[in-house]
Amino acid sequence: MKKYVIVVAGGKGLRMGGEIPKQFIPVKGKPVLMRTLEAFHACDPQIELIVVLPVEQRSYWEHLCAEYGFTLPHRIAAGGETRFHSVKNGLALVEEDGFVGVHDGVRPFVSSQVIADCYAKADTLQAVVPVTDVVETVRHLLPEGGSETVSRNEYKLVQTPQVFTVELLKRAYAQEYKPFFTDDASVVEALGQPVHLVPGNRENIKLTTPFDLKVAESLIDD
Ligand SMILES: Nc1ccn([C@@H]2O[C@H](COP(=O)(O)OP(=O)(O)OP(=O)(O)O)[C@@H](O)[C@H]2O)c(=O)n1
Ligand SMILES: C[C@](O)(CO)[C@H](O)COP(=O)(O)O
Repeated sequence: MKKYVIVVAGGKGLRMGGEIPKQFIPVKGKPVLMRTLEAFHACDPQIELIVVLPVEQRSYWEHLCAEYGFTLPHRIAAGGETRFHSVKNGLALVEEDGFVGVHDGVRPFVSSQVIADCYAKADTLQAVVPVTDVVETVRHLLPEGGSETVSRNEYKLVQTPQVFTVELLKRAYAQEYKPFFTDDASVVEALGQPVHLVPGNRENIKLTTPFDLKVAESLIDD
């Protein structure tokens, strides 16, 4: 069966700050987005790569590919106003039935095992999401003020790639945008479809703030 991944890199990286969006920042000498695409290709060269980029940075990306000699084949879709709209634009390039993963361009440390596991399980489960345990105590902020400890065993931290059958994800993204659609699972769930959790890998962090870039540098062996 055909496999696609939509790698969303259409954001502005406001929490990271800096002159260029975080997906283009070099980590140990190579832009984050290239590392992310290589992780999928290394796991399975048959996965078709679709990259969503801000319209205004498309030529910059082409310049980076030439500069770094990056030759992995990929198609490009235009970034949208929110992550939801970016995924939707990427999904428009998915023509065949099969499986489609959606992955944050700023999660370069996803393991091959997690990628393979998510696609393999989507065959029977249709909607698969990698998660990790919460390792700190969690407090819930009460509407009337104050806060309370909640049972961390009842929560998981959600990663990507989130993998679905093409048919299901296209049906989900035909819905109108809602602000609580913070990932693809929440969009699929709004159809009333169950989502299945599989173990993620703890290194698969989303590079969000300058601190994460320091962690990223330390995760790459010289
Ligand atoms: N309109 C958007 C917003 C986000 N993303 C992508 O979704 C992923 C996760 O989003 P996030 O970490 O929030 O990235 P940004 O939106 O770029 O960051 P910020 O919220 O700090 O501006 C990133 O790879 C980002 O490029 C996207 O493709 N299109
Ligand atoms: C999709 C995601 O990475 C799952 O943890 C996350 O929801 C993206 O959140 P953001 O609001 O785009 O940072």
